[in-house]
Amino acid sequence: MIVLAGTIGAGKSSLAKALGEHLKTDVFYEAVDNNPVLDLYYQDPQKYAFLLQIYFLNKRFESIKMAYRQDNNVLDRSIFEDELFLTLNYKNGNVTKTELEIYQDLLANMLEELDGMPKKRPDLLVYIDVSFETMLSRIAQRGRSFEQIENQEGLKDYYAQVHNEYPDWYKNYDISPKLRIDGDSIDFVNNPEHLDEVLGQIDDELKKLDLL
Ligand SMILES: Nc1ncnc2c1ncn2[C@@H]1O[C@H](COP(=O)(O)OP(=O)(O)O)[C@@H](O)[C@H]1O
Ligand SMILES: Nc1nc2c(ncn2[C@H]2C[C@H](O)[C@@H](COP(=O)(O)O)O2)c(=O)[nH]1
Repeated sequence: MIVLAGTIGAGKSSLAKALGEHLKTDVFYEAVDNNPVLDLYYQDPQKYAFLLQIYFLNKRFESIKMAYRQDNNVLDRSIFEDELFLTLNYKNGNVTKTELEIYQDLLANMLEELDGMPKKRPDLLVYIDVSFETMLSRIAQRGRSFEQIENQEGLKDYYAQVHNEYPDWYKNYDISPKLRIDGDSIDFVNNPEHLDEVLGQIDDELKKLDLL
């Protein structure tokens, strides 16, 4: 099981799709397209931050349960990143201390459940590292209206906060082996040679782990 990690717009879904095709495995995507809370969150983070966290946590757990039962698959964003968003929303006053504690309890409880599953943790976490400028240009390029910085005051600052949290998050991540991909200089979306290079890096890592 491979999980993709990285800031918003880093390229997780794109690489997850390519990896799924390359390894001929299922891909479990993040619950974005039919998410009934995501656009509401961007309109009013204070009102919807907690509900959005619960929504994502529930959906991610659903995917993980299916994914952990199979031998091979790719997951678009790890459950281990959820707390990054939660604590940021707490710092920004969008989540109360009580909500933070209830969520952390629930998350710990859910993570404990994973310990009882055939596969307890990912085999490899692939972190796509991008600069803040790249993050902004990819969000703009993808074009989801509620994510556009022109549409909402303060959104660029929030993106900067999310972006700033990632280096330490990745440094401290120790649940599974991990691999960093340079998402700035490698265009695995439009350049087939770059895609081969990234897939080669991941294959090499899987071979080192005796998984390929
Ligand atoms: N390495 C890359 N080079 C060029 N464009 C990319 C790259 N990664 C992603 N993109 C583009 O950036 C946008 C966001 O990518 P996406 O895969 O949705 O990111 P994420 O799932 O991390 O939010 C999409 O329009 C995608 O085509
Ligand atoms: N507040 C939170 N927002 C989240 C969380 N997980 C994802 N998201 C948002 C960020 C993007 O707008 C969108 C999809 O994420 P991508 O990184 O795939 O673009 O959902 C979360 O836990 N909290």
